[in-house]
Amino acid sequence: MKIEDYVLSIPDFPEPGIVFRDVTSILQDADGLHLAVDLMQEKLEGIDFDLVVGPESRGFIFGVPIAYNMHKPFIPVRKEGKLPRETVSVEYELEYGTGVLEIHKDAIKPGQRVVIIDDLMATGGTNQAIINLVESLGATVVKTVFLMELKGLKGRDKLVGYDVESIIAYEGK
Ligand SMILES: O=P(O)(O)OC[C@H]1O[C@H](OP(=O)(O)OP(=O)(O)O)[C@H](O)[C@@H]1O
Ligand SMILES: Nc1ncnc2[nH]cnc12
Repeated sequence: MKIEDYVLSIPDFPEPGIVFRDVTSILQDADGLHLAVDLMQEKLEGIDFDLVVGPESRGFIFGVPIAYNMHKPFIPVRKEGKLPRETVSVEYELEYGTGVLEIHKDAIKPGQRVVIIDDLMATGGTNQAIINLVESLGATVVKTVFLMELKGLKGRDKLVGYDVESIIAYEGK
C-alpha cells in the first residue's frame, strides 16, 4: 500500500469546512507507521544537522523515532505553560484558532543546525512560529519535513527561503 492509502479524510472536523487528514489511521497500522517514519527520515539523508525539533502533539509522534534512529536529540515545542524551566515563547495562528508555543531556552545553542519534523502543514503558522523560536536562540533551521501538506492553504508562502518537504501533498485545503 502507498502511504496516502493509509490516511482517512474526515469532512467537517473539528468544525464545518475543515477536511481533517487523520494521522491516527496511519499510526494504527504497523506497516503504515513504519512507512511514514522511513519516508520522512529518507528526506534527511545527507543533511548535516544537530537536533530535531517537533511541536506538540503530533510532531512528537514522528520527531522522536526519527531523532532516535539518527542518534540526535529531540527538543519538544509545547503549548503555553507546559514546560517547567525557562522558556522562550511565540504567538501563532492556526487554520482554526490561535495560541502560544514555547521551547526551553537552554535546549538549543547558538549556531546549531535544526531540523523540524511535524505531521502536517496547513497554514504554515506553526512552522513559522517554530522557526522564530529557533532563530531567537541563534540557531538555524536547515530543513522541515512534513508527512502531509495542504497546498490550498499556501503555507509555503510563509516559509519562502526555507527548505520544506512533504511526503503527501493534497491540492486543496
Ligand atoms: O500549518 P498550521 O496551520 O500551523 O497547522 C499545522 C499544525 O496543526 C496541527 O497541530 P495542532 O496545533 O492542531 O495540535 P495537535 O498536534 O496537538 O493536534 C498539526 O499537527 C500541525 O502542528
Ligand atoms: N485539515 C487538517 N487536518 C489535520 N490536521 C490539521 N491541522 C490543521 N489543519 C488540519
